[in-house]
Amino acid sequence: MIVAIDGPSGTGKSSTSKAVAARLGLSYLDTGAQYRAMTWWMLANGVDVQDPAAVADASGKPVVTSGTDPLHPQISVDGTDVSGPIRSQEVTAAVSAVSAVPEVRARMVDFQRRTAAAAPAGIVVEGRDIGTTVLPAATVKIFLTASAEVRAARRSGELNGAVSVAATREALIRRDAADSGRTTSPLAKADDAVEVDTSELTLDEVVDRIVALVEQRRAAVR
Ligand SMILES: Nc1ncnc2c1ncn2[C@@H]1O[C@H](COP(=O)(O)OP(=O)(O)OP(=O)(O)O)[C@@H](O)[C@H]1O
Ligand SMILES: Nc1ccn([C@@H]2O[C@H](COP(=O)(O)O)[C@@H](O)[C@H]2O)c(=O)n1
Repeated sequence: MIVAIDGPSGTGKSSTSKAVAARLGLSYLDTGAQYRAMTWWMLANGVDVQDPAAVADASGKPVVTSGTDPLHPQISVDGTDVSGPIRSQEVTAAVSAVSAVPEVRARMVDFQRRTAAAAPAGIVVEGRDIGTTVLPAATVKIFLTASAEVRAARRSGELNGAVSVAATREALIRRDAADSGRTTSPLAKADDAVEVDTSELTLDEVVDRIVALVEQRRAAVR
């Protein structure tokens, strides 16, 4: 059972994927955290993230490791837990440049496929290109969306309004444009993905909907 959950920034992929995996007894992989971890390492080691050749050259150096327990997601680089630092504004602003580099993607995609293949009961994998490129044979594919206004309000709320809704909205739109516009496996909905607009749904409603889709698919293949 492989569940691919893709979508633009802030649509609820992480919250939803963790909850779906926990409800169904599946493993969980946050591929965005992996690109963030690679970006964190580049910034910490003085690599110019706007120079694709420099990023490509350095991309084999850090060892990025992800946990797959949805109740205790973990991400580390060279053995150091980076789950806090990868959420910084600096990393968020730089991650799209790093994730657009084909050598970075090749390493990550290989790791993501091996992780999915090793999951004992199945896995929920979230990202931007899981249904289209990483795991095109996924059992269930979901593409989450939500209006930019709703996404910005949710993100700004997380930061207790420290960054305005308008600035958050602009940053989300900029990141989505970069992720959709890159040449190698851009953010895109797979033709056979089910689109779920989360703008007017609670998290529980989104999770219920996806769990029901997975259970329907399970029943159909039995
Ligand atoms: N259906 C929902 N209703 C209300 N709030 C939600 C819903 N889904 C997620 N949220 C909230 O929206 C915010 C963004 O959610 P989350 O981090 O899961 O999104 P994401 O798509 O993984 O974001 P990113 O791509 O930036 O990593 C969080 O504060 C989360 O609690
Ligand atoms: N499959 C993926 C997942 C993520 N990215 C890039 O990582 C950035 C951070 O993702 P979050 O989900 O943690 O916000 C994202 O903006 C993409 O640049 C990717 O390319 N492919």
